[in-house]
Amino acid sequence: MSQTSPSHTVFPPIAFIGGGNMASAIMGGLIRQGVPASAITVIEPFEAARETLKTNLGIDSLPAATEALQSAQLVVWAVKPQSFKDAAVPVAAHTRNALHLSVAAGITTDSVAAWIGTSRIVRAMPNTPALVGKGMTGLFARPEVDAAGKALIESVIGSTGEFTWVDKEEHLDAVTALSGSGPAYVFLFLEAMTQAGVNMGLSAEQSYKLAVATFAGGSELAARSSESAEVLRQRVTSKGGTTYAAITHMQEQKLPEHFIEAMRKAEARAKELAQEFGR
Ligand SMILES: NC(=O)C1=CN([C@@H]2O[C@H](COP(=O)(O)OP(=O)(O)OC[C@H]3O[C@@H](n4cnc5c(N)ncnc54)[C@H](OP(=O)(O)O)[C@@H]3O)[C@@H](O)[C@H]2O)C=CC1
Ligand SMILES: O=C(O)[C@@H]1CCC=N1
Repeated sequence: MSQTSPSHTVFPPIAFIGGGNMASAIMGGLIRQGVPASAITVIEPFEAARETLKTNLGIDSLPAATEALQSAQLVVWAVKPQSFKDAAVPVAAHTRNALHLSVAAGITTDSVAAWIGTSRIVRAMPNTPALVGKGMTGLFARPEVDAAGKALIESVIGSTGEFTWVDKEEHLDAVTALSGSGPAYVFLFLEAMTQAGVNMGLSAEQSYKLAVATFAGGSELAARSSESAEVLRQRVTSKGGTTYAAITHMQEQKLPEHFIEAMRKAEARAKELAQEFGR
């Protein structure tokens, strides 16, 4: 199931713990939906990050947890996995009646529940295209989250793009390896394709433009087509032609196998983060 949110949602007061990259992407989505900056409370100790929030989104943030958090009906946790436990200590006492949404990679909802003293938790794995409303987020809800809570989460996350619910929490580690980290794989391919274009005599600017448009066009074609990626690939690959030469080399070098193995490493790292920084 993949959806976006209805546009008529009324959002309650929302607090963010951590105001970095991912928090900013979600706050940007909320503001695009018409949520006033004054309805968002942010706890962010890093002064430069607070200034960025003010400049980019018009949001005032606080350097440390205060009673202001008590008005929040939804608390979004967007701190690094290694900071989560410490960040929870001053926040927990103010937010036990709120619904909680964690975007931290690897950290299980069992750990979060132990730290914040409530089990009304949804765990999410978004990605940075949320910054431009093209995010993809995996969601998992604990049984204590009711339909209204899930609907609120869908509205918040839907403001950043698409989402899909998973039934098993462990599947969020796979989502992390795929779409959470995935934009970085796309950017790595863009870098390599751009470099290849430059090596063949194109300007860096033109080469990058060609590579970005090719990713966007290929993704759009796949999204709109009823045919599989394999069939779409075969349509580009004329027997004995240029694509055949490139794809044959990639397959001989076991590029797909290496890619699949790399994503396994990402999934394994998510599980390690749970061990290292969970309760
Ligand atoms: N970036 C991505 O593509 C994705 C990230 N995530 C997850 O999102 C979370 C945040 O990542 P990201 O936004 O990239 O990280 P950032 O470092 O950009 O943001 C985290 C922010 O939290 C602040 N912080 C640290 N300690 C506290 C505290 N005690 N209270 C409040 N804020 C605190 C940090 O400040 P300081 O710098 O001073 O420590 C930092 O500004 C991570 O758990 C990550 O796994 C999930 C999906 C994708
Ligand atoms: O690299 C990370 O750990 C985070 C989670 C997914 C994307 N960035």
